[in-house]
Amino acid sequence: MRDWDADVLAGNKQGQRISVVLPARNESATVGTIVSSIRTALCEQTPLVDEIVVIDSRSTDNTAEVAAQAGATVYHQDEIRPDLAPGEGKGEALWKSLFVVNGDLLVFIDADLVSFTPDYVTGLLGPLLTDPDVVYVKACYDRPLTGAPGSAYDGGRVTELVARPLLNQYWPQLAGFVQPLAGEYAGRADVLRRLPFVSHYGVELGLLIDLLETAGLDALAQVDLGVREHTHQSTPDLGVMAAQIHHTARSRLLRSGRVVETGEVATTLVQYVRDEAADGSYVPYPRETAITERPPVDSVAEPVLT
Ligand SMILES: O=c1ccn([C@@H]2O[C@H](COP(=O)(O)OP(=O)(O)O)[C@@H](O)[C@H]2O)c(=O)[nH]1
Ligand SMILES: O=C(O)[C@@H](COP(=O)(O)O)O[C@H]1O[C@H](CO)[C@@H](O)[C@H](O)[C@H]1O
Repeated sequence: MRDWDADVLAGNKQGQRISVVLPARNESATVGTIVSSIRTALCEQTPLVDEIVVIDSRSTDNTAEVAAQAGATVYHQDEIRPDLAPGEGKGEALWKSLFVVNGDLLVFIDADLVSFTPDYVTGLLGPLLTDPDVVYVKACYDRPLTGAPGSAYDGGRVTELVARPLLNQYWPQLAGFVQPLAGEYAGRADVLRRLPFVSHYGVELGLLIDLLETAGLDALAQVDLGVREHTHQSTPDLGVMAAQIHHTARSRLLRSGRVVETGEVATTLVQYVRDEAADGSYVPYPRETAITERPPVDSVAEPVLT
């Protein structure tokens, strides 16, 4: 990312507007620092970024207030296109962002990062502002799970245990992406508006596979952002994410005809917890893992004004 100088990139915008989008659900502890860092470095000091948008994804904390105070334009996920039935999860937040952003180039940054620097944004924009054939840029980085030495590759648990094996088995052309599930990526808005968005945590895998099939591998780039640290979910919660990744991969295999539907696939994931009310015995803890898919934004009819 040190190859891309913000002032040089700002001089290379060629009239293109740039939006940074942060999907945020209960990220009040981190979203303000990220937004302020982008605003100061890449809006005020260097006029590279034109808008910073935070999609408040049904937060129950004061994420929206913190983000607005830091200078972001905040939208509540369900208040965007309320005429449409509400959707779920991170994929919904990102899909809804496409209805409100003004950028020709979009940069997506998770709002739970604790190691963010503005270089993440310039690194992701570099290929888009210097190579017209590139339509999508994915971050790669070390992902330490803890601060412990040597843990650089312990993070990205669903990536290492689910997404990378699936991609190598079924989409080996994508095996070169070091972090296929990275939440930091950038793309051309007109391309992203023509893609479906998978709900929940299937969104990144769905976009990567769909971009391979529609834009081709040569239109996809990857930039090394060094290290990425973020707040981590629990292993059981990542079990739900893993199931959503499996469902997403299966949906793409079915769509391409490489797999045929031979029967129902369950979407309930039964996990187990000890329940002190049951003398400490294990009790089942069913989790819903179904995914849905939003159509390309460009195919969605304008709202009917009443
Ligand atoms: O329903 C959701 C779930 C997640 N997120 C955001 O998406 C990003 C990545 O989610 P999370 O941190 O839960 O995933 P992880 O990085 O742990 O895999 C974060 O900014 C979340 O606040 C969101 O906007 N809506
Ligand atoms: O890469 C992964 O395995 C998961 C979990 O990461 P950690 O094991 O908590 O470091 O994190 C990513 O996956 C999500 C699903 O694609 C993305 O939405 C997140 O942005 C990304 O952090």
